[in-house]
Amino acid sequence: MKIAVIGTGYVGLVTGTCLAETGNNVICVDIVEEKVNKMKAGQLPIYEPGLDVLFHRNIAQGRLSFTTNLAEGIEDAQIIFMALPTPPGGDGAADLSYILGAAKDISKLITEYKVIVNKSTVPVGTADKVAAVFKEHTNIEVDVVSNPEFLREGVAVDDFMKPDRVVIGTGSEKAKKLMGELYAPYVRQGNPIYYMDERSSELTKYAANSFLATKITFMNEVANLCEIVGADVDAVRKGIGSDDRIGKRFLFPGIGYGGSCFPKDVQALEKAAVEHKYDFKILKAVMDVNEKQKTVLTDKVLKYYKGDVKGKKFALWGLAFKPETDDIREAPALYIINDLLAGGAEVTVFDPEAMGNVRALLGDKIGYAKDQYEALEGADALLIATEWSVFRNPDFEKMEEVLKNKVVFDGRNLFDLQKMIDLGYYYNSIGRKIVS
Ligand SMILES: NC(=O)c1ccc[n+]([C@@H]2O[C@H](COP(=O)([O-])OP(=O)(O)OC[C@H]3O[C@@H](n4cnc5c(N)ncnc54)[C@H](O)[C@@H]3O)[C@@H](O)[C@H]2O)c1
Ligand SMILES: O=c1ccn([C@@H]2O[C@H](COP(=O)(O)OP(=O)(O)O[C@H]3O[C@H](CO)[C@@H](O)[C@H](O)[C@H]3O)[C@@H](O)[C@H]2O)c(=O)[nH]1
Repeated sequence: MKIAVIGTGYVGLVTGTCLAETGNNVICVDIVEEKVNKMKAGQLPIYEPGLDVLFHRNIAQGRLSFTTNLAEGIEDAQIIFMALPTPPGGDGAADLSYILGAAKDISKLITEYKVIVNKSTVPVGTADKVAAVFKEHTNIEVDVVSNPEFLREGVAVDDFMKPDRVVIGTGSEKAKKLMGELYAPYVRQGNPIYYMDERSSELTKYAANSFLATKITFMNEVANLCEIVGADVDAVRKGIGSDDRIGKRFLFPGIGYGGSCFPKDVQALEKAAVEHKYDFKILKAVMDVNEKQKTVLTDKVLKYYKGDVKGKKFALWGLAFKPETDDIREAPALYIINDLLAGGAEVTVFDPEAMGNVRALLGDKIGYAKDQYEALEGADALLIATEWSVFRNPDFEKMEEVLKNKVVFDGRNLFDLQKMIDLGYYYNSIGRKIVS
């Protein structure tokens, strides 16, 4: 099939590349000229494991190309995907200006039937709004489909190629048939395609993200209680996760959920509920708890140093909001850096992929180390904000040589408590005993 993808961010570029991989001809359109030139030159603008091989192969075989010219991008496309930002507006509700703006631009260019697919995360009723934009600007028939994306950064290619499920919201038989054919290669193992109406499809995405954010938040509260009552959250997590009804995944406590999706989507769903005069109490509690959870690690640091970190030197491992990505949107590490700098401390950071993005944001306010051990040089303590695999089993002898004090504040529970006792560390993690 001939496909256009509008927007080449984490979702658009993965979608475009993975659709090309099954034999479709895909043109990706973006308004950022620098980004498009980079991709035309064969360079990936983001770090996403496994994407490079598919990206280069499909470009080389002529199935994947890039343009800033919308007219050129959509001219031959049977299906046009929109993978555009839906950031929080001033009031926290999703800002639909990118989607509705692109819909207007597309509506003025089309000359034949198209399926317009919204892949962005949007409030209920957006498909109707997009359809209304087309109706206003063209007489050409279109079908507007809601097809939310559930990929996770860091494993986005796998998630797209073998999705747990595909959700397609449409009332059109024609669109349903085309979408079903397009997705057939991705569900060969038997994972379902759920066809539903547009509104249910749009709400499915918000409900999924909000449920997952609630699950994490629940565990963060359990972890906080564990610290008070002297229980171990890792034991509790295993104890409840082995019950199939609860499940093992997304039960890891930490320093609050971050990233470009959960914070904005929980907020947007709560705002959407308010607009419909529904008080979605649990989401308000989730947001409230998550705000507080972002400061648990710095609270521990401040308590240890009796409220005064002025002149202290901290090493911080991990900047990305989660491992295997360079994405720092709503990354808990940024809040930690902010709090430590505000207290007059010095911070030196290391992250395997996200250093460039942080440098662009914070410049020389902090130090950047070439590896995780350099970050420790002369540091009063180590803080851990992201669970990159390379941090899980470090060279403790090397650490000892460079760290000024054997003090670790771990926001991701990477190390075994007994090991830290044996090595003589003060070790403060989340929902577990403090050992020293
Ligand atoms: N990042 C994720 O893991 C993820 C997963 C599922 C769903 N989503 C949702 O998908 C949507 C996109 O998210 P993202 O993370 O890919 O965003 P992103 O910010 O990484 O990418 C958006 C891209 O759209 C481009 N763009 C903006 N206006 C444009 C226009 N008029 N024409 C062409 N290109 C334009 C931007 O330059 C950028 O490259 C959001 O609604 C998000 O909530 C994201
Ligand atoms: O047990 C856990 C799991 C995750 N997190 C945190 O939750 C956030 C989000 O993690 P994750 O869901 O893995 O990353 P995203 O790439 O943001 O993916 C989410 O958001 C996407 C955008 O909507 C959806 O497509 C995905 O299905 C959904 O998992 C991160 O800060 C994680 O550190 C925890 O604290 N504990």
